Amino acid sequence: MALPIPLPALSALLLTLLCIYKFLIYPLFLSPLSKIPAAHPLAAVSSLWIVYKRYSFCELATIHDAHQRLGEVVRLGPGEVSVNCVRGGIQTVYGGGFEKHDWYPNMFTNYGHTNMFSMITSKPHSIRKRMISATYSKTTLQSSAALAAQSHSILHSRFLPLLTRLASSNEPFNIFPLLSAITMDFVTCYLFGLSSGSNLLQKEEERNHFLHLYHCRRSYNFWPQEMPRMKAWLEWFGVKVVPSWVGDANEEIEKWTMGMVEGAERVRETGVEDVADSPTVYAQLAGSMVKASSSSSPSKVEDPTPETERLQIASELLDHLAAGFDTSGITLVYLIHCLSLRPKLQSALRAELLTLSPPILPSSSSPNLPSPKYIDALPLLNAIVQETLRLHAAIPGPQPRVTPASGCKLGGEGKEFWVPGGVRCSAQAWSLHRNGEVYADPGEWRPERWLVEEEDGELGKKVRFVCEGEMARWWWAFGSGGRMCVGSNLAIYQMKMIVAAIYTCFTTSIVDDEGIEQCDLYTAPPRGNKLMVKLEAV
Ligand code: HEM
Repeated sequence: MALPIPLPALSALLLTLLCIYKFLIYPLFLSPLSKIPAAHPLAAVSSLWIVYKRYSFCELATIHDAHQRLGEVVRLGPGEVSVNCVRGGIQTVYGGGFEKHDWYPNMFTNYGHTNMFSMITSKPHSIRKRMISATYSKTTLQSSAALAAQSHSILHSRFLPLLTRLASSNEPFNIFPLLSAITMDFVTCYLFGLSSGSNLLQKEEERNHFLHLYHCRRSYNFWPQEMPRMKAWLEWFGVKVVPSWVGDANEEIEKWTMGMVEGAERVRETGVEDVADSPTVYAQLAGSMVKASSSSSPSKVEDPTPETERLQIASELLDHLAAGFDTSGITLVYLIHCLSLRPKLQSALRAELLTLSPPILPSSSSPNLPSPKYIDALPLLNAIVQETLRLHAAIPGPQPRVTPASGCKLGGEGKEFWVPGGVRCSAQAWSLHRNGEVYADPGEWRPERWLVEEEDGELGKKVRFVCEGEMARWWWAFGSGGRMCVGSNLAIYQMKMIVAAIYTCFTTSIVDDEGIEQCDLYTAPPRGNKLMVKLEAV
């Protein structure tokens, strides 16, 4: 008996119905995510609209607007959500150890090897983290003789003489590259030792060349991060969406870092003569890797060749230097911008900095630096750094994770949504830090919100830095949970040292701040890549 509909037509009809079910009916009406408010009418059925927002550099603003309109949990795509709350939000996703999304290894792989930042699964990540996290603890940093000697040399031999020259020239200059240079010098000297680390403060040509290499790649991150398969597919057809000079820039940065790795290895082999040359993080990581590969422990994940091990170490440390200099440089440029708009606050900060013993002054009149513990305890300095990291988080963008196979509930009490496994979910500091119910006038830079005034016996009043309650819980500049920033203490250490050095000795004023607004990017520098200031010695 012949079928009433020919077989090919029947197959086409069934396929069409299946597609309608899979791509329209299920995501629109039946998926558990269909109950979550959609940030855009297309969000339930296609990711194209959010991908387009990413491509057009307006992802953060779009997600922020969606949370303001629709609440704490919003749907960004058929399999993607964003959260903007603490309980049922960052506590669940980041405190719950959800694994990272492919977004990380797609982009942050160096020398062909992943590192702590770009490892997806928790086992290799926690093995690597155990190897080095102690070198970044506050106690280690504050008591490190190597870091103290490196800080002294960077501030007294490089930074303060340079600032003194710039102040006496009375000429305006772009302070952003200098801040990137000093943070790079701090981080690489701690990683590789003073003699093997960078000296971008004094080597102007190398500084400009490196910063050009680093920044010129920025607008091409979209393709490997968000559309890696499309990129490969287009390349197969001969369409290059990422120009080859981006690859050349990556290679040159890798080569530059490898030079420092090799320098640190030479020092480790021949022995350290000057404590400032100790390659603290390199030595710790290299030692731990050798120990791990020669151990027979059941937690051992692989048996790398010496060459693979060398590249793994270099990949890890290249990630630290990039994560460390860029973010701290961005934070400092906004801190200086905000302080330059408030000369009275600069005076109050200077008064506080002059209580340090000895104060950080140029010239040999002050051979030692004050104890990092005392710098760390200064309340106004603390409040200024904390508030800058709130309003101008250097990483304000979404940090994508994947929900576990068992699924989870997202959203605050009484507003929870069931989310199945395998869904991309993220939070962004940009939105968490702009919650008006937690931070009054969230768009204002107000360090005072972190200070309380207290009676101080006969001495009158004193201020105390306070970071607690809801303001502390929503503050997310370094992320949270097991994948939180491992370098946060080093970041705070170097930023406070640098701010203390500048504002003990100089005042800053703005000459040109056009383009100071932050880029709409995961890591967000000023759009104009500059802040023109004038320095005056005090
Ligand atoms: C103001 C300065 C800094 C800020 C705002 C910052 C912020 C962050 C944030 C938000 C994360 C989590 C990102 C994510 O999961 O998507 C992170 C991770 C990380 N940061 Fe930082 N960071 C800073 C400085 C540093 C420094 C100085 C270093 C090291 C020298 C560093 C090394 C790392 C590493 C290795 C990770 C990955 C940690 C992991 O996955 O376990 N960061 N940072």
